[in-house]
Amino acid sequence: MNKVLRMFFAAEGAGKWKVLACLLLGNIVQGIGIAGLVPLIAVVSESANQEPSAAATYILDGVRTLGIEPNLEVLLLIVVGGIGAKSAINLLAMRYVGYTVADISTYMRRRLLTHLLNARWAYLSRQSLGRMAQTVNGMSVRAGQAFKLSATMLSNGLEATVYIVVGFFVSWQLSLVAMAIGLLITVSLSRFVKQARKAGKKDAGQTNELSSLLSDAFLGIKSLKAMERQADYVGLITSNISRMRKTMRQKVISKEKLTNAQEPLLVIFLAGGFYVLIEIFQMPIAQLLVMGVILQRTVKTINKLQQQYQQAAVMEGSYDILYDMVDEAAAQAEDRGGSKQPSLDQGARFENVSFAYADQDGPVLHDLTLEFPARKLSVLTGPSGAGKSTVTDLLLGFQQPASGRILVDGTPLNELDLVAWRRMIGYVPQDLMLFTESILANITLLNPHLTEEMAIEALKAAGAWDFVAGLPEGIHTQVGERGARFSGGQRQRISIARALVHQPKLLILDEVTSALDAVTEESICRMMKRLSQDITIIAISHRPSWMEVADVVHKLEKGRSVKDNEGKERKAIGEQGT
Ligand SMILES: Nc1ncnc2c1ncn2[C@@H]1O[C@H](COP(=O)(O)OP(=O)(O)OP(=O)(O)O)[C@@H](O)[C@H]1O
Repeated sequence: MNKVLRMFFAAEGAGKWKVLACLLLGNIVQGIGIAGLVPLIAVVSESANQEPSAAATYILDGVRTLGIEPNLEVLLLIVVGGIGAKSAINLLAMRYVGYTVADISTYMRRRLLTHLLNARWAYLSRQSLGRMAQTVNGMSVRAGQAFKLSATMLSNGLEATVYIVVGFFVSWQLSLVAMAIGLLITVSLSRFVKQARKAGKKDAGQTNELSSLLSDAFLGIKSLKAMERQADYVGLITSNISRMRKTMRQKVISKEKLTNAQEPLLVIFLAGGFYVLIEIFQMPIAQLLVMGVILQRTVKTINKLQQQYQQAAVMEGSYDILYDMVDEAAAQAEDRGGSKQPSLDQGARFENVSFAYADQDGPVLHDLTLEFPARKLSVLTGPSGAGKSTVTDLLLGFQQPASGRILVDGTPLNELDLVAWRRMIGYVPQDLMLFTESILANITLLNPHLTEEMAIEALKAAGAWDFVAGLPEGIHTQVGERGARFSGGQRQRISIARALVHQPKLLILDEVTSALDAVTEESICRMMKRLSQDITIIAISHRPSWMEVADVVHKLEKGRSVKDNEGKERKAIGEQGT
């Protein structure tokens, strides 16, 4: 069975059963309406001086037992009433479909997002932003649409079955011809469904690829515009766009081929069918008149079904991408560590730690031994690419050492409850990022336990309160697209406030003052020094202001710990006498 059709039964909740019940009821009512055509044949046959069929006589007698005289008006009323009621019930079914579509899209979005956010950092950091956004949003919507399509297909499938059953009841020859015609058209045109499936798969893949390229471009739009190199970038993605155009054409053409080939084939096969019914089965013309209606509706419904099947085949590509990503992200679920509750009273220690990234030739860290004493300010310094951010990633539990151990208060990091450990951490990354929200929301992330007063305290501690208080809307000011309303330094200070608001025990700052002037940097350094009486701070920097306030300086070069230039690798415990 087509994956999209399976979607109907895979949907969570009671919605699908309500839809199915309505569809069944609607089609039974329609069946009664269509069955009304059968005695109609008898009435027509009588006027043509022909014997009514056994089935017609049976139904006519049945109607008479209800005390109703089955004249032309009554029979027409049954036909119109049955078909009309089916439409009303169908509308109700489609209402439930609408609810379920919204539920499925929401559910898929949440499910994928949860799996992605809970995946290992090593996996997540390799994913394309555009691809993830497109899949969480666009593909999840398509999953909902797929449900709608599957419900419509089911409805048409039931309708075709009703026609065939009613037709069979009247004349098995008619049903046979209808089924044969439906089958012949379906088989003759099945290659267009295959073409559409192929194009749909390509289209979904290319859309995701383009989303990924576009999100990169929009992130770097300023530098492209500054150098007037947008045209170069358009050239870079032109081949992708051209390939998409080709795929779109294939999609449209295969759809049109199917739709337009169905009509002539229908006429040809119907003519053949009538020929068989008249010449071989000797069906009287009067009977054929009404039978023709059933025959034509049956085959038309089968045609519609095939068109929808083709649409479903196109959708399969998006469906595959969505489910592959859900499965992949679920398989990459992060190990949440051990059960020991973390503390940070003595400090963290790297003991002969070596580490290599999966796609790198050699190790990035070599036999590294480092101490980060509690309630001290440690600075990690060294040239670009030396491995400083990798050290903090290991401490965050984002990566695991190839050899050696990381100890927190003497307990190996992998035995600690990682969730509890990270809740103790405030982290400000190098490539910081504000959300397109208010300053307050950027700091509290709308966590109900974090109040506005706590956010103001954090802003004060981060040296940002003066400029925030001076804004007309203060802490409620919108930061603009990814913080575009503020300078790099202001963004850095808001990010520091975000890291401080939940009162962390360990604060990790990765080059956080790189965009600040010397005066502001010094004031932040002094503030961090003060904070380090209560919080363990690890700052990555090579700026003198940080060296001034540091209790410990660890210098890294090519993944190894070295003495800094003046040979003053400070040992906090020794120097501070603690
Ligand atoms: N996700 C990754 N996958 C593969 N290699 C990586 C990854 N992240 C970093 N590296 C490599 O690891 C080495 C150390 O990188 P790291 O970011 O830790 O250095 P750094 O000292 O923080 O540099 P910088 O000061 O420039 O930020 C570099 O050679 C880098 O190419």
